[in-house]
Amino acid sequence: MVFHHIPPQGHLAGQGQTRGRPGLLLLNLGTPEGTGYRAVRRYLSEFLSDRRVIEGSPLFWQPLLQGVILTTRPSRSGRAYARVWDAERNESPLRTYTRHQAEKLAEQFAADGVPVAWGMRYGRPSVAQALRSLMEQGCDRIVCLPLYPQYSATTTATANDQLFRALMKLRNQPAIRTVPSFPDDPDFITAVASSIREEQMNAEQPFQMVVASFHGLPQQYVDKGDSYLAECTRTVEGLRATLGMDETTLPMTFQSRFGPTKWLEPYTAPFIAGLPAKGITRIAVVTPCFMADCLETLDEIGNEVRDEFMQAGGESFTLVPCLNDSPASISLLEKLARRELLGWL
Ligand SMILES: C=CC1=C(C)c2cc3[nH]c(cc4nc(cc5[nH]c(cc1n2)c(C)c5CCC(=O)O)C(CCC(=O)O)=C4C)c(C)c3C=C
Ligand SMILES: [Fe+2]
Ligand SMILES: [Fe+2]
Repeated sequence: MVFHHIPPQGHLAGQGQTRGRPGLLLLNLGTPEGTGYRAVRRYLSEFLSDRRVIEGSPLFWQPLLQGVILTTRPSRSGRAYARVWDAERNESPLRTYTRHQAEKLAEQFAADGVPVAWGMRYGRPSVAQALRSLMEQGCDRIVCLPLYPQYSATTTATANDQLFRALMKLRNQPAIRTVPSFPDDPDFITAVASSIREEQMNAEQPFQMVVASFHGLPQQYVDKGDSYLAECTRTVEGLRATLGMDETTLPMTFQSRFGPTKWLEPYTAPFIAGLPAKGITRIAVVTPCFMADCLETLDEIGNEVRDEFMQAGGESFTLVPCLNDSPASISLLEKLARRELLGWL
């Protein structure tokens, strides 16, 4: 008779203690699979059915969403996605950058034997798929890193929720550590400040103003206690201190308003379109709430807001790229992950 003894994967035998194998899980928002009506509708339907994102009663919201909103919005959003789509890879920039971040982090962690996976809160690869791939590699300790510098229940919390939702289906759960948001982490602030300085060095004339545009949020969510606004403020104050700027030279604005309710103000688009009338015609825009360039930076700011500014009399408009998969970005993410891996490596 032959006994097959299969040691549990990732456990170091013969060391007097059992140590699990850690894995790193990057989570991002998600993006449609294509720019056509159906793909964008599927994505928006999942996104806008998330009760962390739309807090109102589904009895009222779902008929509105499934009716008028998902009839009209997917075509408009699809056209916007088409303007930034990577035809060769057939994917959106958000997916490309998130994958590259995971691949480069995997290189950094190869010597530690820590695999890296990436998952999307909405769409694919799903959080459950990403978790499964880590567990198949023997990971029973997971560090989960939501790729949002500033916390919001609509982003960070729902990403973590989705991981725990996947865990609900498992008999044997891995141990989990979630990485906290990092709005004024010195390496984050330095990296964003350096990216602004670099754009300034490449520009022909000095920027009269650098607008820090953050994704908006309904004012009501902040009133109910979402710490997003406080965290955005910490980011912008860190940038001002590092760059020697103030509220007039580095103002904070909010973009991507959705629906008729009051969102955080001032709104980016009218704020920037109003600048030439005040004599401010050479600006840069930085978007420090996004770790990767996406529809909201490349199209909303890089196309729509830029066009409005130039039509209003602007002379030069520079969109500062997000940290993406730059060396500073990867070393920041590595540091954040290693801090939570302490004791697990
Ligand atoms: C409707 C409510 C929304 C809230 C609240 C919200 C918060 C929020 N979103 C991001 C980051 C991203 N959002 C992106 C796209 C996007 N956001 C909303 C709506 C809300 N976001 C919609 C409907 C869309 C889809 C595009 C559209 O139809 O306009 C993206 C880009 C995704 C991509 O594929 O490129 C990101 C990133 C943050 C940080 C945030 C919290 C304040
Ligand atoms: Fe959004
Ligand atoms: Fe938008």
